[in-house]
Amino acid sequence: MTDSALIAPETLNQICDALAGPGWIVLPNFLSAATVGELHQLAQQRRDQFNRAGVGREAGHQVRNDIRGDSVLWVEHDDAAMLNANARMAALQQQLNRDLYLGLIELEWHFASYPAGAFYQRHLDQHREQDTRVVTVVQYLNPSWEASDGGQLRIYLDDAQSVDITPYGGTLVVFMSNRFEHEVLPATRERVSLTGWYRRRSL
Ligand SMILES: O=C(O)CCC(=O)C(=O)O
Ligand SMILES: [Fe+2]
Repeated sequence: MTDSALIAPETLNQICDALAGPGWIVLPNFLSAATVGELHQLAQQRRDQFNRAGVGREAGHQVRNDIRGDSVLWVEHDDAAMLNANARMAALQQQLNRDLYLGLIELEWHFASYPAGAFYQRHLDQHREQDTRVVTVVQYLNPSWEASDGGQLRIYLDDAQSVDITPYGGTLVVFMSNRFEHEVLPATRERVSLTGWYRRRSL
C-alpha cells in the first residue's frame, strides 16, 4: 500500500461536519490512484471468494437478481493486505465517536462487484428497528471510470430531490444509514466498490 494509513485532519472534520449537517458527503479522490489500483487488483485476485449477495435475513435470505445483482466478499479485521484501509476506517470511526458521540463499536465492510447490467434497487440500509447500522461508507475502486459507464449511486435526499454520484475510482461517500434511501444504477462494465457500515451496540 502506498497511501498513508492516515486521513488528513481537515478531511475528518469535513466528514463529521457533513454528517452533523446534511447527513451525507461525497469526497472525490479520497483514495489515491495507486491505492485504487491496488485495492481493485486485490478484489480481482480474490474473485473466486466472492458470493452472490442476498436480501433478507437468516431463513428469509435469498438471492434476488431483480433486487440486487452484486457479489460480495467481507473484509476481515486482521487481513494483512487491508491493513491501511482498515486503519483509515478505524481513524474515521474514532473521530465520529469523538465529535458526534455516535457510540460506534465496529465497521463491517465488504468488497462488492456488480457485473455489467447489475443494479441494486432503491432501499434503506437500516431497515429494521433493531438494526445497528448507523453510518454507511462507500469507496469506489474503478480505475478510469467515465460518467457514461453508468453505475451511479442515486441518493434520495430529504426534500424529494435526488443526487447521482458517479463511481469514479477513489471517491468516498458517507451517509447516515437510517436517513437516505438510495439505489445503484446499472453500468456498462463491472463496477467494484468497498461498502461498509459502522455499527453501534444493539439496545
Ligand atoms: O455501491 C454503492 O454505491 C452502494 C451500495 C449499497 O447501497 C449497499 O450495498 O447497500
Ligand atoms: Fe445501500
